[in-house]
Amino acid sequence: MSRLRIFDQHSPDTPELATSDLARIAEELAKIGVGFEQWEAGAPVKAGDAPDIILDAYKQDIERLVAERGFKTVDVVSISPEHPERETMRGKFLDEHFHKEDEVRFFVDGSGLFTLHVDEKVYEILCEKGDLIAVPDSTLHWFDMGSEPSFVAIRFFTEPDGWVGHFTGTDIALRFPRHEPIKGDS
Ligand SMILES: CSCCC(=O)/C(O)=C/O
Ligand SMILES: [Fe+2]
Ligand code: NI
Repeated sequence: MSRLRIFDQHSPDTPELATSDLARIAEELAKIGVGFEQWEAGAPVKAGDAPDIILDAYKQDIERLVAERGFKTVDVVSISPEHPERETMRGKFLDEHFHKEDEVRFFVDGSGLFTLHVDEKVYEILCEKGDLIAVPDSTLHWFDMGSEPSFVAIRFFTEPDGWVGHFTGTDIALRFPRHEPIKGDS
């Protein structure tokens, strides 16, 4: 189940808000300019399907978003818990960074934990299958795929170089929760 938790930046143990209500998540994130919405596949897709099949299943929403926001490239990334490079791949996103473009990701399958650092607050968003998140250009954040990563995501880029992260050098991400399975979640 998707979830938002909001913390004071100095209190990583005590969220001020925790909700799995999708409308409330979208409402809270909209206050900081972050988009959060749900898409449904036009045809059944599963992890392991070829990128073209996956892109085709979400063609309408992808075309709408590309037309609205001017993305230049759209790709599909997949990782499974058996991936031999999973530790390295996980480590790439674990520290606080930002991008000089919006970070827009759609979760076709699986999950990932985005944590955003905005002013004095920390917004932790557990994205699950069907969630689209759009994080504005220059927003400080980090991302954890977990120790047994499992997701398929569609990524949207406006910059020709694809993924470029600018790291802030802070250790704030070390103090906040990592991506662990939520007890009792199915
Ligand atoms: C879900 S795609 C991988 C995460 C990513 O691209 C990024 O920049 C995380 O901060
Ligand atoms: Fe990022
Ligand atoms: Ni401080």
